[in-house]
Amino acid sequence: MKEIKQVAVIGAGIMGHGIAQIFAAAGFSVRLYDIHEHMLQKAKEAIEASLSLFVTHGMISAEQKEQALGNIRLTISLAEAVADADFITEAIPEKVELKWEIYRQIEELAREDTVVASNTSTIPITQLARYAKYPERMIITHYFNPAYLVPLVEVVKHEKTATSVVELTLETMKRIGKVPVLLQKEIAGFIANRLQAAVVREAFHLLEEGVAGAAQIDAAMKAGPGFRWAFIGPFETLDFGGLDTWQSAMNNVAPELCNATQAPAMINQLVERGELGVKTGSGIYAHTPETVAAAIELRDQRFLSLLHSKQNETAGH
Ligand SMILES: NC(=O)C1=CN([C@@H]2O[C@H](COP(=O)(O)OP(=O)(O)OC[C@H]3O[C@@H](n4cnc5c(N)ncnc54)[C@H](O)[C@@H]3O)[C@@H](O)[C@H]2O)C=CC1
Ligand SMILES: O=C(O)[C@@H](O)C(=O)[C@H](O)[C@@H](O)CO
Repeated sequence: MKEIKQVAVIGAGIMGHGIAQIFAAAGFSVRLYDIHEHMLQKAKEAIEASLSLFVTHGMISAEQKEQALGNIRLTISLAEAVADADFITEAIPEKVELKWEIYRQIEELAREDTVVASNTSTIPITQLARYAKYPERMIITHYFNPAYLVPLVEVVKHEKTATSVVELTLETMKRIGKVPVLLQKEIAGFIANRLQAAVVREAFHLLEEGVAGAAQIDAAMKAGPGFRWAFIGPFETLDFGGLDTWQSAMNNVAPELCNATQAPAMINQLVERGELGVKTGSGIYAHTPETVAAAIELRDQRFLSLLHSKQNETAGH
């Protein structure tokens, strides 16, 4: 199996900076590319802050933090990013046309045996690879936000993905300390985002119906299902709860569930107003740079504690 030494991450935003951090902390040589210089600087600051938190929590040493930072080279040159790359992770916006265009540019600049992995949230790999000159090297590695902490990476192949690429990708995900789950069949939204989208759709329905406010709905999730789901999944939950009870519950509530087939109106209104969440300072909740920084640090501290509890957990157990 080919050894991966040099990786490129395309897109230094919410996800790309975290993916770059993971590879760098695992000892890979990383080229982090973005079309905007200011995003690269923002990414550098976020990576430094996150690695400092890892040092504070004893996850890594101060020397390992410096080694990780030294493994990352920021660039606004796609050629420099991908020319010698063994493995490329694309993390640009969720617009398929943008992704097709960057894959076309990569085909002109990278080796044809370089793995190209997309961090897409929902787009089927067959659609992503539609115009690919080398479809056999294309795969999805779907990380979860924040990528540098959440263990899961969904791996999605298409019928032309080379078996060697699948095997290399799974091995690489384990080398960077992630928990890869390989889908046996591609489907829009894969596993986790289909589950999340069902929950998100119902959460907005409850909000729009005036059943509870956003903070209360978040609290109910965090103190209830979310508390459990960190350690037992939906099927384990049913076995613990009793399938007879769950049969009644599902028959009682299923007819009432929201069956909307598009993004909730509130999301559309917020996006139209440019209120995208922490990216822009306001979204469902109001944020300031100070509250965002504090909230991310608190979130990551709690995730690190959770990660300690989940150490050595593997997919399916
Ligand atoms: N935000 C999230 O919670 C998650 C997002 N994803 C997926 O990851 C991908 C990236 O999402 P985010 O990081 O949230 O987006 P983002 O908007 O935070 O970052 C995207 C970055 O890509 C850069 N960019 C745009 N066009 C580019 C191009 N042609 N070449 C290079 N860089 C370019 C932008 O300057 C920006 O820095 C999307 O496919 C998204 O669906 C996956 C898991 C979680
Ligand atoms: O929750 C996550 O981190 C991922 O499932 C995602 O892809 C994001 O939620 C977002 O892109 C919506 O799909």
